[in-house]
Parts: sequence; C-alpha cells; structure tokens
Amino acid sequence: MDGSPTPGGQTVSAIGEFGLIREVTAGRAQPSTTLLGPGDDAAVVAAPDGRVVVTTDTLVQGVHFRLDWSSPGNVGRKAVAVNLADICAMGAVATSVVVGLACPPETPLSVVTELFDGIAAEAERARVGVVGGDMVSGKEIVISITALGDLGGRPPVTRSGARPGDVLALCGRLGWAAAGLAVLGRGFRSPVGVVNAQRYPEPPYAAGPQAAIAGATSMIDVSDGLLADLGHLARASGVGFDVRTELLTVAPKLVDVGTALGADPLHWVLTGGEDHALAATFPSTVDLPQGWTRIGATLMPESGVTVDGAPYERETGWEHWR
Ligand SMILES: Nc1ncnc2c1ncn2[C@@H]1O[C@H](COP(=O)(O)OP(=O)(O)O)[C@@H](O)[C@H]1O
Ligand SMILES: Cc1ncc(C[n+]2csc(CCOP(=O)(O)OP(=O)(O)O)c2C)c(N)n1
Ligand SMILES: [Mg+2]
Ligand SMILES: [Mg+2]
Ligand SMILES: [Mg+2]
Repeated sequence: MDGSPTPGGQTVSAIGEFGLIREVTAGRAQPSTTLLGPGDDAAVVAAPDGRVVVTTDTLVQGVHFRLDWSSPGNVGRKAVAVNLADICAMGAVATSVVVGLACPPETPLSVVTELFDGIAAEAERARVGVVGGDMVSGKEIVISITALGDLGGRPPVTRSGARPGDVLALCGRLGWAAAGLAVLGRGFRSPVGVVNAQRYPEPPYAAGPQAAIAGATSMIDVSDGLLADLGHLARASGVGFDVRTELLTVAPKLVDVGTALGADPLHWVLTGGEDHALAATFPSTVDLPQGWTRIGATLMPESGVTVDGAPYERETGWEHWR
C-alpha cells in the first residue's frame, strides 16, 4: 500500500470531513474512563485521582513512516504506542487519546479506515479510549496524538530523580527497530521480526507503573536511542551513567542482520530509537521488578553517559533536523 488511489476506491474527499469522522468513530467501544466520547466540542474523561498526565507525539509521512514500508494499520498502531509509552514512562496508566489527522484529498478512504483500525486495536489492547480528534487536509499524512493518563495516587516518576549509586535498569528490547530501518532502507522486507519492530513498537506498558510502585527514582522511554535518552535523564537529574555492554542483550537475530548488512548490532542497541523500551533508575536497595534488568550504574555529576567507562564516539541517537 503506497497511499495512491486504488482504481474505483473511494477517496477521503469523496466522503468528506464529517463522513470521514463518522466512518472512523461509529461503533467503537469506550472504556469506563470515557464519560463523554467523540461527537461534542470536547470529550469528558474521568481523572480518578484528580491529576491528569498528558503527552503528545506526531508522526509525519516520510519522516516517521513510509506507506511502502508499513501498512496504514501498522502506522495507526505505532502512533498510539509511541504516545502510551510516554505515559507509562511517567509511571502512569494511559486512559484516553485524541487523534489529529492531516491527509491529502486523494488519500484512499481505505487508508484512513485501516489507519484508524490500527489506532483502535492498539488502544483496545491498552484499554484506552479514543475520545476525539480532528481531520484536516494537508500535503502529506500527519498523525498527531495526545494521550492522557492516570497516576493512581502515586507521584510521577520524572527524569530528574536519579541519584549517584542508583541501579540503571531497562525493560523491553533495544535495537530491533533500528535493525528493521536498516533492512527496509536497503530495500529488503525480511527478516520479519526486525521489520515488524520498525513498523510498530511493543512497549512494555505495564512496566512503567510497576517501576513506580517498586520505587524507581527516574524513568524515560527510549524513543531516540538509549545513550541519547539517558543523556536526558543525566542532565535532568544532574548525574552520569555508565552502561555496561556485558549487561545488554544483543539478540542473535540482530547479530545475523548486522552480519548481513555489514553493520554493528551493538550500535543499534546503544543508539537505535523507536523500540520504546523503558530505562529507569532504582535505589540499590530495591529488588528490580519482574522484566527489568540492570544495565549499568548511576555516577556522580559531570561524568556524562559512558559505555564500559569510555565516552561513545558515534551518534548517540535520532535528532530531528540534524
Ligand atoms: N512545542 C513544545 N512546547 C512545549 N514543550 C515541548 C514542545 N515540544 C516538545 N516539548 C517538550 O520537550 C520535552 C521533550 O520532547 P520530546 O523529546 O518530544 O519527548 P519524548 O521523546 O518523550 O516524546 C517534552 O517534555 C515535551 O513536552
Ligand atoms: C521513513 C523513516 N525514516 C526514518 C525513521 C527513523 N526515525 C524517525 S523518528 C525517529 C526517532 C523517534 O521519533 P521522535 O519524533 O523523536 O519521537 P519522540 O522522541 O518525540 O518520542 C527515528 C529513529 C523512520 N521511522 N521512518
Ligand atoms: Mg519519551
Ligand atoms: Mg515520545
Ligand atoms: Mg525524539
């Protein structure tokens, strides 16, 4: 599917703005946190503990996805998952999303309905309501999602609470989406494991609240690359980190792909984004929750982010406009 009109297929302009809204909202179930769903000037959602966690992330065609690499359903799923990962990185549970979509008039209607099927599927998996949105014309497809979440009475786990001596830990996989990007970029479509990881992440949503309950002192989802995102934690907390490569998992599949493409799989693990694993720090006295593994140590201020005690000499992650 490349986003070009299928012969005889309906386009979004044929059905129109309000037809399109009806098409993607009709018959969708809502969780109990949705007090008033799509169709009014705004939705009303329950905020059980009186505070709301809110985040937004935008996916742009050609920058975050290509429709010759991913299906519209994959893109919808990814658009929700990257947002929910930010909610759970605060130690919260996501409750609702609103979805802004821009697309050209000649976009096949099926592209939009499949995109929203992917959105609905990921939202349902996480028991999150799709409670509203916006549909506008634009030069390319842009999906901007805002997600809301609930802290369940706990303080948020911010980027700024790491302390020297804390254990640095990880939950989720790293390097898979970057390997998939390398594969797709060379014109291949397999191995499907890494290619699918690039098409949509599978963040460990439950691990965020679990880390919070266990006493995590800081947390971030790895969207840009482990070293780049640890840099954000280090700056916000005023600490340094040393990542120990012997504690990282470089999956055999990544080694195979690296060998086939002449690339270093450890570089994907250290600097690849888009898998949305969670990185967090825990006091050394805490037993790490299930699914979390130690990957390094939290050091004194000004020590930067090092790998096996040395600075990393290559790019540490994705940065827009760089
Ligand atoms: N236009 C903006 N206005 C205010 N804050 C912004 C804006 N863009 C980004 N930020 C904030 O900067 C921080 C880093 O953004 P970003 O790297 O996109 O976060 P993440 O990688 O977790 O999605 C976030 O707290 C985000 O809310
Ligand atoms: C077509 C295409 N080219 C390149 C990439 C790689 N890529 C795009 S954005 C990104 C990093 C994460 O995106 P960002 O918008 O920075 O998310 P955030 O950090 O705000 O959560 C990466 C690795 C891709 N996914 N698709
Ligand atoms: Mg984030
Ligand atoms: Mg993000
Ligand atoms: Mg980013």
